[in-house]
Amino acid sequence: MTATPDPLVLRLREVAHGGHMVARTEEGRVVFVRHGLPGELVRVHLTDAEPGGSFWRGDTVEVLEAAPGRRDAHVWPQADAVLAAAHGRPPLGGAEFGHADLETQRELKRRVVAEQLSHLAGHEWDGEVHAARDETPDGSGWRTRLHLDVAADGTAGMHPHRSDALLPVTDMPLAADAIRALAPWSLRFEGAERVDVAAPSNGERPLLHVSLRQDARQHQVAELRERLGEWGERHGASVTARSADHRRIGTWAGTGEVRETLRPPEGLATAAGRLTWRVSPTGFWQIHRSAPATLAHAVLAAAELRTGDTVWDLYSGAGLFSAVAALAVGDTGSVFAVEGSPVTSADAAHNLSHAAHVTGVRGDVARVLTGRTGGARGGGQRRGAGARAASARRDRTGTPRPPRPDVVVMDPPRAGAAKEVLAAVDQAGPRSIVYVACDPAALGRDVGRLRRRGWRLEAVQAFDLYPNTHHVEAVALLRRDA
Ligand SMILES: C[S@@+](CC[C@H](N)C(=O)[O-])C[C@H]1O[C@@H](n2cnc3c(N)ncnc32)[C@H](O)[C@@H]1O
Repeated sequence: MTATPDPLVLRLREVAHGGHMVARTEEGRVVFVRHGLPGELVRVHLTDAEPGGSFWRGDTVEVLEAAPGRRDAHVWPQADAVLAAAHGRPPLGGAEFGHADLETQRELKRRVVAEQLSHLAGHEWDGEVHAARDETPDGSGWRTRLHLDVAADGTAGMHPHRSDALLPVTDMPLAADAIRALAPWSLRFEGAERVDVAAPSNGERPLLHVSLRQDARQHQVAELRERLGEWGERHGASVTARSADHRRIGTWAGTGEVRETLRPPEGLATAAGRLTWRVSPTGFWQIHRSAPATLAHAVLAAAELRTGDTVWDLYSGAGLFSAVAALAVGDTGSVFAVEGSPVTSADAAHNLSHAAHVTGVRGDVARVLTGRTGGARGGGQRRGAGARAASARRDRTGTPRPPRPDVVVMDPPRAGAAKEVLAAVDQAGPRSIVYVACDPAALGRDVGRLRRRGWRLEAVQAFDLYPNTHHVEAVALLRRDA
């Protein structure tokens, strides 16, 4: 048997879900190749090549024939696979489309969304992937959230794709300017295992959150606290820390949260002229600086809410869509929001406490909708202290029961919604479902399941909220078949 040549020379064919281009070896074996473009002839370093494996994986290390969409220079040199190979190191993960111009990236994403909807939901989609508002020409500067891991010596770094190796970072062009200005990767974090940085898109005070290692020594923590506390004051940044026993979060500088704001979508008004959300250091918030506005507008347009409507906001996060829906339905309507993360649901409780017609429940969506909320992992009311919330139907644990919805908004994590969630939504009989998806495969699968239950896919809008990566966001509107 002849050994597999590495690098292999391969002609790249179609884009596949997950950021790969599909190629075949002369023997017909499928190879999923990153950092290439359809049509290109490239040399591929195999990163995963089990002799008996049904497919292999690899990275482009040299381009022999470039496709027209290839950029002259990668948006993030440390994530450039060709440059990395020339220096004998792996590329950092997180910008696997950064070698292509934005138009080409969006075309690849369009094909993936269309393919997943056709294959998994039997729906032929002919839409396009829209750029986020105010996108930069090279799709940089959008990440308002960034996470770094910390090596034992205190150096912060990032990982290559599918690797545990931690490599130092010298810059991160996808990060918002406020994060780049802080350059958290240049700090040392002895005693910590992870760092999360958040910079609100309104330019308000950013926050750096360190998660201390379980074995952090007292003197390390004291030194880190003093140094980062002083650094935070100097840079106008808040600094928080999760204790080594994971039980407490301390504030070392500034405040213990960030504040995100949004002008209410057209036609809706607030006394303050803007909507405000508190987001805790480990709480969920959309990452692209324009994502909250882009998605809130798209959800609202698809939902066509009427005064007095009842809305479910499933997987509500800190209450982005709940707050907008609460304005749209007015106080003769109601919003029933469900969020599973204790931290994020506490943020939602805080953010929605002013709205008496919002009922919030902390718990697993499937459990809350099916009424299986008993036991330690069960739900609990976390917000909506007003009259309507107080009078909501409750189960034997005191958790509010979902009211009959007119519209269901659901924004599940990457894995999509559980089958029983889709069944419960279907059985609740809303007039429409607005499904927000960050994974086209999960969207295709769940839309397929809903179609088999008699729902019709009316529209899908896709947004490029993760430029220079393969990720894409979509908002789908489903209505009951007549
Ligand atoms: C994609 S985020 C959407 C959040 C929100 N719609 C927004 O745009 O800010 C998904 C949220 O679902 C929550 N979540 C994940 N799995 C859940 C589950 N099984 N039950 C309840 N919430 C869940 C996560 O904590 C996260 O806040």
